[in-house]
Amino acid sequence: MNADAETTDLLRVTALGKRFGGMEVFRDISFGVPRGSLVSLVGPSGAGKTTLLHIIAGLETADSGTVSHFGGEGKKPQAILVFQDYVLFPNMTVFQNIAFGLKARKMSRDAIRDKVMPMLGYFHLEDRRDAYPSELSGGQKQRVAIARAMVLEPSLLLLDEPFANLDRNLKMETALFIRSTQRSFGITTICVTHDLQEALAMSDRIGVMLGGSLRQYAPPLDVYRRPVDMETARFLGPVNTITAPLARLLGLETCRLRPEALRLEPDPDGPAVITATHFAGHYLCYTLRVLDQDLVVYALEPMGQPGDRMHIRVSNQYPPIFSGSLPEDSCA
Ligand SMILES: Nc1ncnc2c1ncn2[C@@H]1O[C@H](COP(=O)(O)OP(=O)(O)OP(=O)(O)O)[C@@H](O)[C@H]1O
Repeated sequence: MNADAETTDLLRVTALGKRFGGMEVFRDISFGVPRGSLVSLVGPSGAGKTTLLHIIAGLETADSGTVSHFGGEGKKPQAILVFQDYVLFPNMTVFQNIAFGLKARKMSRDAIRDKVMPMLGYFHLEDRRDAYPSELSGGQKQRVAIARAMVLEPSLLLLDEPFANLDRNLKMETALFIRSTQRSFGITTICVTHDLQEALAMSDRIGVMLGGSLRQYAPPLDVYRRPVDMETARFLGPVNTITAPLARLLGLETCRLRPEALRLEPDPDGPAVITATHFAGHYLCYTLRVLDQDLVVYALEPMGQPGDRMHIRVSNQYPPIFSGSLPEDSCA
């Protein structure tokens, strides 16, 4: 960690390790969270994301290492954790839920109103102010939970799986809302999530937790386009391995490419055959067989059906994620 980080980081995690009984969850985790930034921790189930968030929140203790927090003034809390299942008070209205922490601080009724009303507006909850949690949609509950935390102006907001209970079509909308809220309020935020697309869209930095360590910690585009190893690359999305015969066919060096680096052109004499296709919403995903290898290619327009032959072009807009001699990795 350099001297600059000391002044810009709100939180610093150093050499953190955690075991539960005989099982090591993670070891030697170090990273800094710059003030005002949004960091997402991603990784497969069981990687230790929630455990790490709980240690940062002070709900769990680490076995080794330190968590240093350089924020929080006066009565403002240092960190607030918003739980995955929101934990709203069922017998309180939306207004009362958001006001709860302010009331606990013995703020006057008028001062509470002055703080809560703008929150209701910002979080699009004005017309639900007198509703009880059981009357709210998942997205509304989520917004109440975040508003209840933000109204206390914590120096650090911790979000545990904020998209877990939301419908697929609400996830990205919520991610972009969290991003704009976090920016408007300038609150440093750490989010733990399974939802990669949302994490990539909203974060300044992504931390990839794999195999008990923090494998990579970098801006989203860097993690996606310049992953540190194949396991990280594959965790972020499909990877095409361009071996020597295929490289000759495509006019490339041996390398690994993301699907978006390849383009399809229907061609009855083309070397590739579509073996599978699925509709992924805003794009189509094709699997092709060429020279005894499988390739994954995305397309915005329908290109063909299984059995159709294709010509494959390489887009120079997307440089390989690895080039030259292929790193050790048997799976294509
Ligand atoms: N209190 C506990 N006692 C014992 N083991 C625990 C405890 N909490 C978590 N674990 C174990 O620690 C490991 C990491 O759990 P954790 O919930 O942090 O992972 P995660 O990455 O957040 O997973 P998920 O994405 O599924 O929520 C898991 O194997 C889990 O079973």
